[in-house]
Amino acid sequence: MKIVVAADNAGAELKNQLRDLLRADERVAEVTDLGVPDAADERPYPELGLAAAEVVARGEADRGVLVCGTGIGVAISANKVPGVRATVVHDSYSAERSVKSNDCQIITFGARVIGPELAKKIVSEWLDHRFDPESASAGKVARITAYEQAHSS
Ligand SMILES: O=C[C@H](O)[C@H](O)COP(=O)(O)O
Repeated sequence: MKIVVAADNAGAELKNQLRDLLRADERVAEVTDLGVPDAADERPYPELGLAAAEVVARGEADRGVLVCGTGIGVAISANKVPGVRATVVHDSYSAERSVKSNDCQIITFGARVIGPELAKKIVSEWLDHRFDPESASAGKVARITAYEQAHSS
């Protein structure tokens, strides 16, 4: 599995911890870090969220982990990229259902909301979750995709 990570200055420190966790995990083949490297880099969250989602949309990464202050800004940004589904997850059940119910490729965290140890546990569990295209959830996700395709220019 290939994973892209990114964060704004509020999320850089947590993103770096999650990146290192992912790089040490044998289930992960490759981790691409789009930055920001540290809190001194003031590129705004939409720049990072959009860039990471585009990497997923192009198929260069299977999944993404994004961090900002709340997780909200990077999630909203990522969801603007056609074909990408992203959501904030601060608990393990939501992280599981983001994959199994919603086929989200991207999860996001708020570094001002969640502690690093819980975020790391959620990410580690999330690596094992898979969407079942034969499940009852698949048709619901397809409705979102159909809307997106019908309204894209
Ligand atoms: O959703 C936005 C993020 O939390 C970001 O890190 C902080 O944004 P703000 O500076 O506009 O509050």
